[in-house]
Amino acid sequence: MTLNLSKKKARKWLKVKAKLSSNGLDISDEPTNNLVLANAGLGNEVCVKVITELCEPYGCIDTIRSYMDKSYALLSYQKTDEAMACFNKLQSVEISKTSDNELATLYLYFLQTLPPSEGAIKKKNDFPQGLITLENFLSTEEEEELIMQIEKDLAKRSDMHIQETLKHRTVLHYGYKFQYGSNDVNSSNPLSKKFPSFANNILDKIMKTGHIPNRPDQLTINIYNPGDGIPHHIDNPDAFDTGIASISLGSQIVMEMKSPVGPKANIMLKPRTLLIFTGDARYKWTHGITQKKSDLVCDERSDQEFLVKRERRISMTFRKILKSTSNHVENLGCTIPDSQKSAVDLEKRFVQTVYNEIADHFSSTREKPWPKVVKFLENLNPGSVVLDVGCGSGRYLNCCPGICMLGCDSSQSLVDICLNKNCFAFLCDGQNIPVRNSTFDACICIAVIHHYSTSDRRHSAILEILRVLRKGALALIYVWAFEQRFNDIDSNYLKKSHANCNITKRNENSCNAFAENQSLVVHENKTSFVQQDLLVPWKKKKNRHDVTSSHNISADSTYYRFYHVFKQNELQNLCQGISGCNVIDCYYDSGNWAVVLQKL
Ligand SMILES: O=C(O)CCC(=O)C(=O)O
Ligand SMILES: [Fe+2]
Repeated sequence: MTLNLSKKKARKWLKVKAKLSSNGLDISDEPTNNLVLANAGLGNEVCVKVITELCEPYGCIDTIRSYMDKSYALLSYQKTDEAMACFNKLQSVEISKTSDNELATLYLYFLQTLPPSEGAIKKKNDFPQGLITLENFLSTEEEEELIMQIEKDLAKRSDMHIQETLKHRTVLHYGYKFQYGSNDVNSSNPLSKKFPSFANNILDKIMKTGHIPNRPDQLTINIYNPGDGIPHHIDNPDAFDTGIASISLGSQIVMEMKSPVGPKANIMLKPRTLLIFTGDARYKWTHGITQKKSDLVCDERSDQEFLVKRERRISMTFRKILKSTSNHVENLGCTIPDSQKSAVDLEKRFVQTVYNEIADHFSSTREKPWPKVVKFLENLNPGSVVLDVGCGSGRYLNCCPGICMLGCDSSQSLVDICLNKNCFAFLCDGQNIPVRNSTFDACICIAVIHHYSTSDRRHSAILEILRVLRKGALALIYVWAFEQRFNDIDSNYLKKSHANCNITKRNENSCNAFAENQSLVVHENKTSFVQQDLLVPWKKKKNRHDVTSSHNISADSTYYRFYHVFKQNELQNLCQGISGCNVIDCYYDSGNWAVVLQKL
């Protein structure tokens, strides 16, 4: 078998071969009657009709298999000679894709045996119980009017909605902002205005169908350009009521639905269709739209399948938020603690347990030591014995060779990570460090004190650090700052916000809105703080690539960590109120307040 290809293409051919083999295809170096046609699958937007016409001249085709979620197609001739002729003639030819003027380069390989046909396009379409589709729910005039109004809102900035540019679509939120970080809405924070009249009118019409029990108060409009999509998900059952209604405008699109026990359904959403999710379709099946520029559509009369190009599509999803189980953690029985016992319970649930759960992921994001902390350590006398209180995954434990560092933390999983790095570390409660008085030449305590949920406990945590320090020794303490914008500069935490929101960073003075409310709210990541005591979501991604699908299903878990974010001077005042130490420095460092204390 010889390949007549340029050096560059031969290299590419080999690369693709390796990829196909790693995907489990049994590629053969000897000719067989089976071929893999790389880049010629439905997943690469190449029609079965195109490959049939290309391959027919070389012999009698037995089988063609193409898959919506794979970029290759498989083809069997009756004879090996026929496959060889095709292999030689079509190697590296350009074939046309369905999308405008796009070409794909075909690479061919022999295949030992065709894999079992499971997963190839199945005509049979399972249909989820509880899914209601009402075609032609809108007239074309109503559709045009809605598109016009939505495009107007997209072009203008208004306090009625929030606009976000996500990776694979643009969204507008009305009523309440849907928070992608926590997969939730903050029911205590509605947008200032209710729905615009175009949304209310259409909602009136939806309510008349009788399929939605409670009138929705949250609307998310998704704008998809060709190639955009939405990952598989179930709309958060804790945040939204049953009876979610979604109207399709503009282009047709295929929505995929998957049951947890296997069956899948491809729902062809024609423009002007109203889709209502109830029952299993609402609570058991996931729905999503694959990022593609075309969809495979079956013509029911001829039973023929063909690819249809996508155009710009807009959907309006109306949901009723569940106030009783919203992310106001009051509803999880969680308020700002009023006793030592409730504080300990809260920290156990929203600090220790969470760090145990997220330890590995946390550790992978906390490798780089902060320069000013390193500088503090480097300025200590060589040979100093230093305790890192709340050492986490130990990023400071071996960053400074001239000193001897020990770490302690209240999370066993984090301590284990330190031990695996051959660092000294032990498990303990920061309120009760099992070390004699006056032991250490210095202490650091970085991003720890803000996890104590009462000012008494923050105070006693500092006393405990001072207790284990020898006279004259220094402690460096960092806490998260309420002020994430300081001296007109946004902290990195705010800068990391990708969302292009109209109301991006909330006014820091708005924290008073919560002053009398003792319940804890979930903070929206990458935004300014609105309250000093809050729960900050930590999203642990479990991204697994689903082999039967062309996109990642992200089974994310959200964990909540308690924080008390410190206002300017608060840490300093707390320390100055402690006799037996001097505050010798205090400063702001990238979204944190820091103090240097000296034990007297
Ligand atoms: O675009 C659609 O039809 C679906 C949107 C959706 O699933 C959602 O916003 O949760
Ligand atoms: Fe959804």
